[in-house]
Amino acid sequence: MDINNEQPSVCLRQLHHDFGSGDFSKRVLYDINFDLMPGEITVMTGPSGSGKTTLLTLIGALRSVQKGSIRILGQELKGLRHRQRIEVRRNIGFIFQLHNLFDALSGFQNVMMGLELHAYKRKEKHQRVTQMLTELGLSHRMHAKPQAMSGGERQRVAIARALVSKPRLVLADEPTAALDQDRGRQVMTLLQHLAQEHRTSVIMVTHDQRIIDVADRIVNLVDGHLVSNVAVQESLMICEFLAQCPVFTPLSPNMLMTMADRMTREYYADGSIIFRQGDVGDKFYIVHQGAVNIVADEGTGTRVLATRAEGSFFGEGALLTGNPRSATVQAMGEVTLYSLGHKDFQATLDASETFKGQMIRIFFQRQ
Ligand SMILES: Nc1ncnc2c1ncn2[C@@H]1O[C@H](COP(=O)(O)OP(=O)(O)OP(=O)(O)O)[C@@H](O)[C@H]1O
Repeated sequence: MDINNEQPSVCLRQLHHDFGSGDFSKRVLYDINFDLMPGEITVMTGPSGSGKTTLLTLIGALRSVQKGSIRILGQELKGLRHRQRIEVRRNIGFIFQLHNLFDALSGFQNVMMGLELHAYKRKEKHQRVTQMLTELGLSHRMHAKPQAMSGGERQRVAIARALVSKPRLVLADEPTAALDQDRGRQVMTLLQHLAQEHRTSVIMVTHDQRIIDVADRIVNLVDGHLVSNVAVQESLMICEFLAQCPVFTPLSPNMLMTMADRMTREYYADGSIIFRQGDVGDKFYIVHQGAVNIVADEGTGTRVLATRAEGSFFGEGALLTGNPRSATVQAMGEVTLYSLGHKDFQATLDASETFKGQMIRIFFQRQ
């Protein structure tokens, strides 16, 4: 499998959600956009009432999409009928706080329910259920009924039931809430294993710091707005890269990390235009790999003003002056850039007078 060509498992675009109607209508999600790749573990954080559960239930096809788009495993959810949404849910493992275990069934039988709609042979189903319960430390409780189990045991049975079919997407709401340190770690190991071996994507709401530590991506919701979306490994890599660029030496490690968290990686094919002369300036760029040409149209023809290679930056002029772009920037060969939005660039300037002074000095030297 070519992992680089994988499509996102979850793709949210301009998603809004309201509860109630007419005068009683209340918007709880505003313009949510994000992609989740196969094998990625995403943690969703945010204050109580910020919309985390609503978003999780929308992604899980448990509610209908009102405005915007949600694609799950290649399937658009907007406009699906109730029955079609049930189909989508078959590929999703749900770990929600209400365990909904069947009291009349044993732990083993409850987990077996997770394979009910799957076409495995009886023997294989048996093996999978046994293995899953064993991995979660429940081999001795397989035949107990939920009522005879502790809260943590019931939670682990619910987790086993959600994961036994090795779903391609897992949605979890505080999955380790009732578990002690070791059991919480066991659940996380299992999820990491699924993510690595089966490319399962996981989205979980949690405040548990131990889980946040293993996240590949952390998204933060506040009052229904997605206020940050950080790919943890990526942002560490960006931070290391920034630390090697001389222009950023005035920034403290904390400032560098904040800046890295807010940067996005962008790829450009040979010859593609990154921005054009006359455009409104919206981003600042650092060249990560490759090089770009800065080309000005001087009326009588175009002229290459400069080339910016790895570690160098461009796009600061329009942001510093508020004027339109003074030149066009074009990729020479394949290029990877890190970009920072106008507001975040401004925040970085405001955070360090030395950095700001240096940026302004370089900008004038380049004129
Ligand atoms: N069925 C509903 N009808 C009307 N309003 C709702 C409904 N469900 C949730 N809300 C409101 O939507 C907002 C978001 O709720 P949601 O449960 O998604 O937040 P949350 O971030 O998951 O909170 P918590 O961390 O407390 O579980 C809240 O203001 C809540 O009161």
